[in-house]
Amino acid sequence: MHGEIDHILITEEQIKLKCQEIGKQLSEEYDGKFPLAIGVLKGAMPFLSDVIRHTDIHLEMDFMDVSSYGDGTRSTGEVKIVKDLNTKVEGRDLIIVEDIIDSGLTLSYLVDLFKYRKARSIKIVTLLDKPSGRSAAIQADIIGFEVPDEFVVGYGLDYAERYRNLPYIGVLKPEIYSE
Ligand SMILES: O=P(O)(O)OC[C@H]1O[C@H](OP(=O)(O)OP(=O)(O)O)[C@H](O)[C@@H]1O
Ligand code: HPA
Repeated sequence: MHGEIDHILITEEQIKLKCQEIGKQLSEEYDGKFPLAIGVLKGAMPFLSDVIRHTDIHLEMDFMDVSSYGDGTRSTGEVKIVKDLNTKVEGRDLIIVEDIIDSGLTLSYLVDLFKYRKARSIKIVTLLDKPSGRSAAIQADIIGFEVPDEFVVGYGLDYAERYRNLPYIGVLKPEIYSE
């Protein structure tokens, strides 16, 4: 699998340090509160699990599974809820945890949904931001790293469901994307 990577953009060590930093920041911002951290499956799973272990606050966790990329490298434009939350968000302070904001369609859909469901506050935390891909006006409150206009994989991010288990963020060799 590692042989299919063209180059690494963000190393395992850089991710580890960033998770510590973000966990500390969330602990300060939510001190004395009981936020609901929402992991957006499947991609955000490793990031959420690493960040929360660097927090020192009480928080609740839930997951929403949404999908819009299928097996390709471009958003279909249609955000499908594969699994909804089990928790009511009305009156809650939400921390939406994402692996990447690219077109912004997934997050703008979720933010609208959670506003409609009367969340008290909504904070967006994303490991990666790809501003060049944006078609919906959405911005994260906390961003780990900005990435260039390339389809990235690893640490939760997939291409056709593969590579989520890489410990770093990288770009595949061009021949893999076209296979
Ligand atoms: O800003 P956008 O263009 O909407 O892209 C971001 C979303 O795309 C990916 O999810 P995907 O739909 O591929 O599902 P997955 O997390 O299960 O891979 C990623 O995990 C984000 O949720
Ligand atoms: O660059 C990306 N890689 C993997 N999944 C994604 N979903 C949106 N953008 C990306």
